[in-house]
Amino acid sequence: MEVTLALLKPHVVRNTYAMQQLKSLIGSNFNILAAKELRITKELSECFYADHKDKFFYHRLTTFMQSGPCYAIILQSELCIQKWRRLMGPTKVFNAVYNEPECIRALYGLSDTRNACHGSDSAISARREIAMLFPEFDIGQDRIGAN
Ligand SMILES: Nc1ncnc2c1ncn2[C@@H]1O[C@H](COP(=O)(O)OP(=O)(O)OP(=O)(O)O)[C@@H](O)[C@H]1O
Repeated sequence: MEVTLALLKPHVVRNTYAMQQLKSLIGSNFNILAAKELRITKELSECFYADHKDKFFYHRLTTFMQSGPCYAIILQSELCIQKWRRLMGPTKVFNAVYNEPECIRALYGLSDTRNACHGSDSAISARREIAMLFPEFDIGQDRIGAN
């Protein structure tokens, strides 16, 4: 079965109601292989979002991710990557609210940067991101699934 890295962003972690709802949604859709609250340091944030280094929102994004604890989860299910990204909805909150009002980003996103959550976009990204946030987790080849 496939695995992915889901990350709930700082403003969501501060929202007790959102956390309750999301933990319940996640628990009913995925196996949870590991979960923890963690502080994303400047170095980790810059490494995690290295692909966006040249984007206008890079500084805003990496600063926001350091603004409080995040909640990281390793999810497992069939077609996990796609399934979690579908639950998250569109990157841009305006688009999410108008086109997918039930998705996580529509419900809990505040802006394009503070869009509630993150999900790996491929098996390669999932492996890289899990290694970064869960260095203690032994991600076997068999768990990754083909992509
Ligand atoms: N136009 C934008 N303005 C501000 N922030 C943005 C913008 N586009 C993306 N971001 C931020 O950068 C993150 C990574 O952008 P990306 O394009 O990879 O989105 P995504 O694949 O939908 O989301 P993620 O990678 O976080 O799961 C987004 O989740 C969001 O926080």
